Amino acid sequence: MRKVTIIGSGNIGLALAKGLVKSDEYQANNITLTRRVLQSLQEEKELGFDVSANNQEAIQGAEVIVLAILPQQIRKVMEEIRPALSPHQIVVSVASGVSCAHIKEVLGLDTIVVRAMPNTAIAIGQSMTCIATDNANTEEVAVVERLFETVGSVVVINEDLMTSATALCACGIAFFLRSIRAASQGGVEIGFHAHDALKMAIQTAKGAADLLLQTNNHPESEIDKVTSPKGCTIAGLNEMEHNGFSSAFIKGIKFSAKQAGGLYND
Ligand SMILES: NC(=O)C1=CN([C@@H]2O[C@H](COP(=O)(O)OP(=O)(O)OC[C@H]3O[C@@H](n4cnc5c(N)ncnc54)[C@H](O)[C@@H]3O)[C@@H](O)[C@H]2O)C=CC1
Ligand SMILES: O=C(O)[C@@H]1CCC=N1
Repeated sequence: MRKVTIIGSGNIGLALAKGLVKSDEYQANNITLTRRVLQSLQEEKELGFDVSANNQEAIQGAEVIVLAILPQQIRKVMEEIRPALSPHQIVVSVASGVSCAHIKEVLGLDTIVVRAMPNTAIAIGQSMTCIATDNANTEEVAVVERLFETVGSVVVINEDLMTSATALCACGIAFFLRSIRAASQGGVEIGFHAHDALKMAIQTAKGAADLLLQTNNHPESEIDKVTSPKGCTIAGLNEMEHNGFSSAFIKGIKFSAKQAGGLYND
């Protein structure tokens, strides 16, 4: 079984670890998780993960090393692991705004580097993950593609689109979650108890996403089927647009993309 080390067991590192095990393609004992304070990984240790506070030891024997560290902390961690890296190991960074060139500048120009941008639905095998590289060969990219395909969908993109992918997919899941919350709040105002309103909003959002996934139709063609002439749907949609719904969403994604590019302190 392939061995994976995840350096940085915070939100996305742990979500990845859980998703990999849930997929049945990986066993917990083939995944090493690191964190500065080992006690914080007690629960993961009990689940069978190999846990460590020593990043250099943790990467020994790993085929893939995932850097799930904040952009502001990643340079220090890379400097720490550099002496322990083996040439064949694939370094996958999920850090926002940290380029392959930045990583190779610290780890060495020959290091095999692939950037990945998943989202938190990776914990349940439903991530949209974008991957990019400037030096990994086809086989090495395929290893990373397979890893992330066990926990969702993967698109290989040019590295210059990574910050855009961050905004649309990684931050994007929060934008859709907020829209579900807003829908449920509207539901409460029109008469439902909060937990019923939330359940209704969640299933309606899931239905909308599945409809597009399964039919390959454009959202507007599905919207046209809902909007009866002079009906209540077009009235609601237009009221939302008069209040800037699409514009707010687009502006939010553009602003996130701008922020995502500037998180790494050289
Ligand atoms: N949270 C998300 O949905 C996504 C985050 N990312 C990227 O993933 C990275 C991590 O983000 P989060 O998980 O949200 O942050 P986080 O703060 O939850 O996780 C970072 C983890 O790294 C650990 N850490 C710090 N220094 C360490 C060291 N020297 N050795 C071992 N562990 C150390 C911290 O204890 C923490 O648990 C960021 O670069 C972010 O841009 C990418 C995609 C999605
Ligand atoms: O908010 C952030 O900076 C990270 C990167 C993408 C999702 N979470």
